[in-house]
Amino acid sequence: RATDMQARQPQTSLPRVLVLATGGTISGKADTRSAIGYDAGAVTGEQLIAGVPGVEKLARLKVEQISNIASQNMNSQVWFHLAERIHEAFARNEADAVVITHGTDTMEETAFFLDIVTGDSRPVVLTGAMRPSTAISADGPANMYEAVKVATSPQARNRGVLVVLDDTIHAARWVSKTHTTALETFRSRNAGPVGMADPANVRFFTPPRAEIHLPLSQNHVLPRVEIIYAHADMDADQIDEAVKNGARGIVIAGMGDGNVSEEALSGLDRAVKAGVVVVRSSRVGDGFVNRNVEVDDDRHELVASLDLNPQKARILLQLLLADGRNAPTDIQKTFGRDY
Ligand SMILES: NC(=O)CC[C@H](N)C(=O)O
Repeated sequence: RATDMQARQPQTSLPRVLVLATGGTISGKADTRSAIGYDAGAVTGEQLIAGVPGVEKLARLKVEQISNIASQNMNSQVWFHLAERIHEAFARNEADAVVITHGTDTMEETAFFLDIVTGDSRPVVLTGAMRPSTAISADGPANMYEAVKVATSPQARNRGVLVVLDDTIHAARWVSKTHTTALETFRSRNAGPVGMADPANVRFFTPPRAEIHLPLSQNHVLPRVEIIYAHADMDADQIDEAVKNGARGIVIAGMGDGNVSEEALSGLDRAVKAGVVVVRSSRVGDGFVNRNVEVDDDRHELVASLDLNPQKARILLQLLLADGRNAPTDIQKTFGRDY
């Protein structure tokens, strides 16, 4: 009789996963514009789950639609909404893990934002797709299945926010979209992935890490931080303009090891004098931006982004400024992960 009961209620011991759907190609439908045209965010989270066979055997899923947008429209309002919902769900013990479906364009930014502000050992996993749900060989269902598989793995705890696509598990800090259309677009630059997943197994290559996080600003406003892309023949106009427009921070997507022209560097000096925090990152993609190599960061009072690409450096700087921290030496330490 006990066996009978268990057979009829097999799922009650399964972990509880809260799915927060935000949109993106994983929720996309083909349109008639062209062979590869589609509208991101046309399918709801509920419909998306219904198209993933077997996922109900991994977890008890509860789906909430946070937004339904292509992630080029992702914004800080949705970030705060996601962060607060995650805090609440864990604080009330509503879920053992969270899976977020998201467009791939800015997935690394949302993952990194949540990584900085979420201080919980329970897994938070982002996933998405490169092909819409109606395409031949859509990758969304497999990615969703593996994301839930990773989220419910006991080994996924204490790893910060993870990104799972194409059988690969990435940490939010390192992951970046590196190809416009390929399925294997996500790479963990410098570090490599933290693990691999397939429908049967989850394997991590790295040990869990200590939790570090910054508070979420109460008023839900992030200060203005501009990214300025450096190039040959660069003057300081965009930098001066950013300061005029009220930027509190500037991230330079510098050439090579985070370099800018002499003229641009003079513009950065003016920005720093005006109280703007300037971070040197790189447009290159791989490698670290080191302090005091070709640019004397100490003299110019600049921050080197180390491994953070411009879009992630921007988010960390915004959260620090929102927390009232604006001394370059202090900010430099946080970029080295010493929050
Ligand atoms: N593959 C994708 O998810 C890209 C679709 C869309 N640009 C987005 O980021 O939401």
